[in-house]
Amino acid sequence: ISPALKIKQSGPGSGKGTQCEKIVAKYGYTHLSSGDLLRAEVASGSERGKQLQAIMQKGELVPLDTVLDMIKEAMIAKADVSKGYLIDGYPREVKQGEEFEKKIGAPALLLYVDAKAETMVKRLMKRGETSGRADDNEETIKKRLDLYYKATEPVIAYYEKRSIVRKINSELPVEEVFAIVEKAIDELK
Ligand SMILES: Nc1ncnc2c1ncn2[C@H]1C[C@H](O)[C@@H](COP(=O)(O)OP(=O)(O)OP(=O)(O)O)O1
Ligand SMILES: Nc1ncnc2c1ncn2[C@H]1C[C@H](O)[C@@H](COP(=O)(O)O)O1
Ligand SMILES: [Mg+2]
Repeated sequence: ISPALKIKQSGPGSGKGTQCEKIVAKYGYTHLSSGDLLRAEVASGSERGKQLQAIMQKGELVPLDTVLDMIKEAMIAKADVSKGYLIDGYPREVKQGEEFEKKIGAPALLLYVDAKAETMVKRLMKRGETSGRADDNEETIKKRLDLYYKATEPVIAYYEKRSIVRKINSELPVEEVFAIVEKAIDELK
């Protein structure tokens, strides 16, 4: 498996998925969102999906092994055709980053898509009007944000030591955010 180009798990609603779509359109990377993989399992109606749904609805993290196995399987499935991987929503805690490196490899870049808590809440509440996501509601958004600041933000410091973190101001309009993202990716080449 070639090194993964990761988008860091910035806060919920910061705009990771939005920027990933644009990165895929321009650079052709394989986008793997841990949240999307988990929601696909929920949609399958499996017993495991039912357990995952209950965890996600509470705004909690699913067990590390479950999510890492899913990402690894999805990477292997695309290994022949992938130009590089764009991983969205992982790692969400330092331990996840450590295990990723043991089982898969080291990332080349971490895009830290940064927005204020107030902005993230507003975006998620608006998205919740149409998304159908069980976790786009006030109560779960609050829990996801609390968990983000407690468990996920320390991941940035873990990777900053290696100078692979690029902080992206996601308060700006989508196209302006993408211009910063492009610069960070192009500097890699
Ligand atoms: N720069 C932006 N300006 C205004 N709205 C934005 C911007 N980026 C994204 N949005 C909108 C699109 C969505 O309706 C909402 C959340 O964006 P999205 O890309 O889905 O976030 P995300 O992938 O980080 O959230 P999650 O962690 O919940 O999956 O905000
Ligand atoms: N990397 C992950 N570890 C644990 N749980 C995860 C991970 N990625 C997604 N999840 C669960 C918990 C999240 O609240 C939901 C939605 O993810 P999102 O990236 O916001 O779509 O899934
Ligand atoms: Mg997303």
